[in-house]
Formats: sequence, C-alpha cells, structure tokens
Amino acid sequence: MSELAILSQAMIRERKDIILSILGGFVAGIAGVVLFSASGYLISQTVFAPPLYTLIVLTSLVKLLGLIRAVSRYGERLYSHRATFSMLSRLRTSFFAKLIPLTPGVLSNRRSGDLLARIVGDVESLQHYFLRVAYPPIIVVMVFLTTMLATASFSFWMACLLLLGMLGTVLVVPGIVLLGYRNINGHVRKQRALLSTEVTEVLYGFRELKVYGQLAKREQQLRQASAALAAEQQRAAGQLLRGQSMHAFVTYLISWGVLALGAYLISDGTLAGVYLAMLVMASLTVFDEASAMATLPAYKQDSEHAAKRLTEAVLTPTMQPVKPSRTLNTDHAVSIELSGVSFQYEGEWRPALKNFSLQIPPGFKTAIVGPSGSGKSTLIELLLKLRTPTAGDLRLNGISVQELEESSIWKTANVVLQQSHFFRGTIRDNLVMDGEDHSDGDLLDILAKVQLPTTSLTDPVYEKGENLSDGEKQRLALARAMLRNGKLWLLDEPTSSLDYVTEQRVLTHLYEQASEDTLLLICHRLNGLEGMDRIVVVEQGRVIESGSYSELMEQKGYFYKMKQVELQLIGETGD
Ligand SMILES: Nc1ncnc2c1ncn2[C@@H]1O[C@H](COP(=O)(O)OP(=O)(O)OP(=O)(O)O)[C@@H](O)[C@H]1O
Repeated sequence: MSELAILSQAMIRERKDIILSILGGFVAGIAGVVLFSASGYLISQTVFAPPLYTLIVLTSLVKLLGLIRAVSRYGERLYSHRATFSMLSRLRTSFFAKLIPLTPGVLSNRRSGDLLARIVGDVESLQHYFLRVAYPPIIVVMVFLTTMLATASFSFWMACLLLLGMLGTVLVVPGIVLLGYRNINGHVRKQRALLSTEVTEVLYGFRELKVYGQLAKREQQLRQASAALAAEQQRAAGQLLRGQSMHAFVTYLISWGVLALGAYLISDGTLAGVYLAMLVMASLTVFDEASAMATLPAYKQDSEHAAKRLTEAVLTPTMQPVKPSRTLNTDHAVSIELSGVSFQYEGEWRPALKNFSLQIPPGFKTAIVGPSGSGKSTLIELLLKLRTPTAGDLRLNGISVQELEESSIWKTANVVLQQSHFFRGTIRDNLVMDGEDHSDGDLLDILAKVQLPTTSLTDPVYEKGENLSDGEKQRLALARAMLRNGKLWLLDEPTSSLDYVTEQRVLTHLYEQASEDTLLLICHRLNGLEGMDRIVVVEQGRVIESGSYSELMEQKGYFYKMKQVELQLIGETGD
C-alpha cells in the first residue's frame, strides 16, 4: 500500500531496534511456552515420584524460564517502544515540514475544525502501525512454528492441529474481524469528523448563533452528532469483542483437540502419558501469545487510514512543492514582476487572477485598488508564496518566487494581512514575534507612531485579541510590521477600521519609514493616494488601469469614477 511507504521508510531507519524487539518478543514467547510446558511436565512427573534431583532441575528450569521471559519481554517492550517513538518523532517533523508551505491551501480546501483534529489524531494513530500491526504477527508466527516443530517430535498430527490453530488465529479470525470492522470504522470516522466540525462551528460562531437565535438548534445538532458517534463506536467495540471471542473459541477448540488427540495417542500407545499435560499447556500458551492478533485489524485499519489521509494532505500531486534553492537579498528594496499570472482557488468556478501582469521597480510605492473580490488579497498571498499560481511567473528581484526559499521572502517582507492573528499574552509578546531584540523604548516609540500612545507593553491581550477593537488590532499589526527591517511592504487594507485623522497620522509615519523601500498597499479608500508612484486598478482578477494619481484622474476612467463616488460620499463634490 503506497500510503504506508512513509511508515516503511521510517521502520527501515529503526531496523536495529526493530530486530532487537522481534528477537526479544520471540525469546519471551518461546520462554513462555517452554515455561508452562515444563510446569505441565513437572506436575505429571511428580505422580511418578521421581528422584529429588529431577524435581530440583525442573523447578530451577521453571524459575529460570520465568526470569528469561520477564527480561526478554522487557527488552521487547523497550526496543519496540523506542523504535516507535523515534519513528513518530521523525514522522511528526517530516510531516510538519511538508505541511507548513502548504498550510493556506490545505486549510482552505478542508473544513479546518475537522482538519486540525484529524492531523493530530492521524499522526498519533501511526504509532500503532509498528507496535500493533507490523511486528506482532512476525513474532506470533515464529513462536508458533517453533512450538509446532517441537510438538512434531511427539506427534505429527498434534503439530498439524497447532498449524490449523495458527491459520485460524493469524489469518481467519483477523480477516473476519477486518471485513466487518472496515465498514463500521468508516462510519465512526465520518461521525467523528462531523462532530468535530459541528463543535468548531459552534465554538467559533457562538456569538452569531446566539444573536440570530440559532444556538438551541445547533446544540441539538451537536447532541445528535455526539449520540450518533457513540452508537457507531459501540458497534465498532462490539465487532472487536466478537474478534476476541472468536480467538478464545479457536484457542479452546484446538487445546481440547490437543487433549483429545493426546488421550487417543496414549491409549494407542504412541505417546507417553507424562507428556500430555506438557502438550496441552504448550498449546494454551502459544495461543495466549497470539491474542494480539484479535485486535490487530482495528489498529491496521486506523493506521492505514491515517497514513492515507496524511499523505493526501501533504503530497497530492498538485500540491507537490518545488524545492526552492535561492534566497532574497534582504539589504535593498525589492523589485516585483508579475507576468501572465493566473490563479484559481480549488473548487472555484472562476479564477481569482487572470493573466495578471505588473512591474514594480525597487523603491516604488504602489496602491492596488478595485472592487471587493477582484483578487487583490490573492496577489499578496502569491507574493508571499502562501499559494502557488496556476499559470505565469512572479519574480522578486528577478528571481522566480518558486525558486526562492519562503523564509527569505518572509524575512524581507513587512506584512499586514486583512486579518491579523493575536496571541494570548501581553502587548509586548504580540509585538516582538520575530525573536529579535527590541528595547522597551523602541516598542513604545512604535506604539506612539501607530497612535497607541497610552498602551502599555504589559497590557494583556486575550486569545485572538478578543479584548482589542478592530482599529486597535490593525494598529498593533502595523506596529508589528514597522518593527521589522524588511525592504518590502505588503499591506492589505491595513487602516480600513481607522478614522481618517488617525489613518493619516499612522500612514505618515509608515511612509516615512518605508521611504526607500518597495511598498504595495491594497486599499478601498482613495484619499491619500496622490503621493503614490503608481495606482493599479484591478477588476475581476485583471489590471484594468494603471498610472499615477494625476494620470488616472486625467484619463477619467474607472479610478476617476470611483474617486467621484467617494468624494460624494464624504460630502465633497466631485467634478
Ligand atoms: N480561500 C478561498 N477559497 C476560495 N475562493 C476564495 C478564497 N479566498 C478568496 N476567494 C475568491 O477569490 C476571489 C478574489 O478574492 P480576494 O480576497 O483576492 O479579493 P479582494 O479583491 O482582496 O477582496 P476584498 O477587497 O473584499 O478583500 C473572490 O472571488 C473570492 O471569493
């Protein structure tokens, strides 16, 4: 199964521990079988009042086997868990490294509530693959074959009975359980995903649901989803229980078979009676070693499914990232070049950007304006390499973005996105996010520039900045960007929630700081754009006008009309 390739590769890297754990498991299994067989033999021997030394030897052997069994079981657990956790840590880091560049795409393709729960759960599920699926059958078969060989020296038919039991417990019972479990487990997964999505929706949309009177209805749906999941889980547990019962049935059937066959062979004179208890004990113990096989199908299903979903999430062909090898020079203003760029969100019927071309020389200040939904924010996401264009080329300093390491782009860019995230902590924690050292004086200076002069660095910030107004969040996000020393400013409606006066004050400081840098500002308000080197008007993913403020006003095209509408709205008359 190709999805399990990642697990197999991880297992190959831990082969030393794996071999040791298999060896430990085999020795523990065989020691167990011999221990109980020797006990059976010891009990039978006592009937014949053997010499004392025979009893001493047998008792010591039993004790020694007990010790060997315990030590090798410990070794097996130690090495198998060490291998598992090393594999898991490798998988976690490699999966995380693959996921990070794809995060925006992955998150937008799937419902995030389900996705988050799934990713964490799926990686955890993989640990069961080695521990409970891959290596137990190897040990079970090895122990069975060895026991069968030993039994064959007493009776060929008894060895055949054990072979039958091995086929039953290693193949037939797990196969039957797997068939039933596959179907039930699919339902459990579906219900779990549904519940997880419902919970996320209710948590995030709690306020709106309450205001619009939909909370009771959503709670009811949540309860139904939870009950449905519990019912499916119960069915799955029932199926596993059936598997364990079938295993016990086969165990006892074969052990009774061994007893009956032994009795027949004794009466026939082909087997000495003193061996019967030993053979029965061997049969019971060898099946005990195989008890893990009854639950194997559940773990097999879970880990295979987890591996499949993780592979889908990070390695679908369209999302395969190109290996970037170049870095962006962070010392100088950056030039931007877009030629014939198109981009379409997955599942969308129309492209967000169509054959979009634009050249911005280093140090240029460019405003991008246009109606809502025209593709402006998408442009910034492509420049930050958060998404990959479907066609065309984006270049920064003449280097294709595909060839650039994301980290070097992010280091150079001072970014304010439409929605900024704030973390629980203090204002200081939320300002200093790049790990660089900033003195309190610098931080307070920046806060004053973004018109937050009374804010203290130790003021608390709640999760997602719940205790901040939208305007405060925007100013804090601007302060965060202004603390960086990047030479490329990518600002997506950074002041849309501010009043005109505050906006102008903040932007004055920002433009002062960015005087030598390249600046791309997305905005809806058209005031204050006179100072821009270029204004680009975008509509339906295309550039429809481009030029300086005066050029566009002279053209009397789209921008001019937008400006007239704005002037009328704020009470100043247009032409
Ligand atoms: N994550 C997404 N998944 C699917 N479609 C999206 C996604 N984000 C944006 N779109 C679509 O892409 C188009 C361009 O969106 P974009 O956010 O770039 O526009 P915009 O010009 O920045 O809008 P606004 O001014 O309202 O912020 C829109 O039609 C939008 O519906």
